[in-house]
Amino acid sequence: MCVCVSDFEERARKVLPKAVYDYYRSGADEQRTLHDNVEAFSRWCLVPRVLRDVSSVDMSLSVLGQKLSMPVCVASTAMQRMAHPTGRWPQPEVQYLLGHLHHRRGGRGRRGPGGVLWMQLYIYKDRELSLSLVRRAEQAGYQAIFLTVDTPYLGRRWDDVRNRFKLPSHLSMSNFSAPSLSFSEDSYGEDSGLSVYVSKAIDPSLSWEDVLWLKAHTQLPVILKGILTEDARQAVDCGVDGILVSNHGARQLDGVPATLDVLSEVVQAVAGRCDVYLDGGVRKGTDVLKALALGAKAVFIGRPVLWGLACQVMNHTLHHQQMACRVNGVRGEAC
Ligand SMILES: Cc1cc2nc3c(=O)[nH]c(=O)nc-3n(C[C@H](O)[C@H](O)[C@H](O)COP(=O)(O)O)c2cc1C
Ligand SMILES: CCCCCCC(=O)C(=O)O
Repeated sequence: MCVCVSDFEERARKVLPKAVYDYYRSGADEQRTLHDNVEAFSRWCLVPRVLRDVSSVDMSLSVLGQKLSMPVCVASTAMQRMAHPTGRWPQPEVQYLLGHLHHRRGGRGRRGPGGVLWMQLYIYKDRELSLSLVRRAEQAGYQAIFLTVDTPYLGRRWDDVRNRFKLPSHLSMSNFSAPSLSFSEDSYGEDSGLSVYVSKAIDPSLSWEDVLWLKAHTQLPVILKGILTEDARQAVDCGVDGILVSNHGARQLDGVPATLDVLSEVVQAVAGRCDVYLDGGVRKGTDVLKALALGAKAVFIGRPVLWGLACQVMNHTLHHQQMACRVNGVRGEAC
């Protein structure tokens, strides 16, 4: 029986092909920050008050003009369909930050009863491509854009290099049609295919001017994802509508602080001028409480959702056998 996130992770490890599990799990380099993101929550204690009537608890709140049932949202994680054939979380009330690298077109958003649709965006060397994604998000009724600012290059994830990680051959990045950006080609030599793809596609010259450029090109609220320092002040000066304190699940720079450890500093720098959210290492309800107590308005969770997706595939064996064949580039009868 699975009772906590690590139980789900262990089950997911057993059913997923190794290269897929490794891609989801990994942090950058020695993964010190990966462990610290989780550990940081143990360094803070809760000091509970008693004799408060908790017979009825309403966790709902308003975020970016949307009513959420609870202050917990799903972070954008690329390539969820390696874990589940639909890559969809079945609970309609879950508030979902849809990565634009999802295998399905951004145009078909998944709107829960709360109507929440937010899109995570990378800025490409090809600005028209980035703008076309923004336009598609606007037309599809998305209500906010989370611009990821911590990925000028992909972090070095040792297992992905060892596994020569690439997208399974039957999946494609449906948001892109440009052949020069195809991902599942076989030209990556000894490196992680994703890392090569990112250096081809993503613009490492991204700067504060580009935040202003994006703000000038959309009416949607813009939230910066990947802020860990007093950069937050400059972000607010650029007119952003929110800050997601994140180190990308420790997948980018190893050796940066755990997100919980820098949350207060960011909250102070922002001084109430926009919302502050947090992700990284949130694994249980008390972690959410601690982040909220330190000033986050809501939190996002990444890997736990992938483990859940992998575990809730009804026919694990067939789906994951097929995935193993495809990740390994083999098209046997089982595929
Ligand atoms: C497999 C995987 C893929 C990810 N893909 C993206 C992505 O495409 N864009 C992005 O901004 N963040 C991405 N992230 C980072 C998450 O949005 C989030 O910051 C992180 O997972 C939170 O940490 P947690 O996994 O400890 O909850 C990814 C994370 C994982 C684990
Ligand atoms: C343009 C491709 C970006 C893929 C990035 C996926 C990602 O963020 C990850 O952590 O993995």
